[in-house]
Amino acid sequence: MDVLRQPESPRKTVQRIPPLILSNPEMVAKHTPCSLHLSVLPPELACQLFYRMIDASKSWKRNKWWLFDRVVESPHLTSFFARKTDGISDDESWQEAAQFWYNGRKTGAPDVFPPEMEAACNIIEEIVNNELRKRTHTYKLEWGRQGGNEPLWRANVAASNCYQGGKESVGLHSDQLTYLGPYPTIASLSLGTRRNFSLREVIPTEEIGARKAQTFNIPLAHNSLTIMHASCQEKFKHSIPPQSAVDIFRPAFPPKTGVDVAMDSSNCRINITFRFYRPDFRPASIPRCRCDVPTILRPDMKNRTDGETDRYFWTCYAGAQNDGKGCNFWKLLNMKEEGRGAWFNQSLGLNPSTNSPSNPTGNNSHNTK
Ligand SMILES: O=C(O)CCC(=O)C(=O)O
Ligand SMILES: [Fe+2]
Repeated sequence: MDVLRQPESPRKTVQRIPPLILSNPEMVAKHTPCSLHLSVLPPELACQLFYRMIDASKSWKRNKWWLFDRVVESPHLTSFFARKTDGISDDESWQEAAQFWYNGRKTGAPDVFPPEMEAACNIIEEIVNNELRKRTHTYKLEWGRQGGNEPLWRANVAASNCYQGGKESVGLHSDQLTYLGPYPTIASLSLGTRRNFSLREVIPTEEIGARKAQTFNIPLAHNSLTIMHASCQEKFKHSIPPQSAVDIFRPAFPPKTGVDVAMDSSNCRINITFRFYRPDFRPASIPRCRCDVPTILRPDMKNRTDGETDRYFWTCYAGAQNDGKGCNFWKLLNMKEEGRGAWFNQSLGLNPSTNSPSNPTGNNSHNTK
């Protein structure tokens, strides 16, 4: 009978690890590549921005895209804003140039930051740059301290989400890096009712038998800022899971006149992710696939190595809109050949380490069609 017995698996059984609630900034910093900052905006500004977004969300949409053979719809409302300038120069053509593709579809002209968002953004930029100053390690591929020791993170776009009630959610994902480039820093502001932000590490293939992923849940209070630091998008996926009930949010200030908050917003959460679209990842420089649609940039999360030689892929995303039909295009990101990062040469002279004459904003060599 022994002959019929299955040979024992050489793999050790790895224990599942229960989720851990990270209830304060110290715990968040200890377990994740994020930092949590509480009560970041003056209380009245936080309330007015909440009302402004609730009012604006009447015209927001649910994203729709093709997944395999069916159309899926995001279980929350979403919108996209571009700042007046790109934060690097005063060039106001940024607004006009900020024509991006999302889910394989060109977005309409984005809205400009409303005044409350602009005021919040100035405060948040300072918090983020202070955090960056504390960091001792800079990844080779991230947008670093170009031209000196001062970190230069600017929020030139913002994506906003509105979750009404506990059922609305966003599934586990890592953010596309198409315009952010490798190792981005993303600053995520929470307003309104508290929700859990869930983070789960993607275990590299070679460690799968050795350890299990752990889920970390961070309760996000009104007026808190979560900074997803460099490597968060490479190592972790994040989500806002559905929950059976939410606390009632009672703002401390009434809305200003002119802002119409007709709907009951006491069970709503507004999220604004402030992002820095890098000058070396501008829309015209993004490779197009055989469908003639800009590709998207994703990290090779399962085979990441040392933060120096990690791989990123440009992949076809046309299928998200085109009945699920794409072209299977994929191409390794090559920062040097594409003239990005240390090889980015621009007239602003922000990057001291570049010598190569390249023009990533030109619409040519990356088009691999
Ligand atoms: O609502 C949040 O905190 C997360 C939103 C998010 O992950 C996204 O917009 O990519
Ligand atoms: Fe995200």
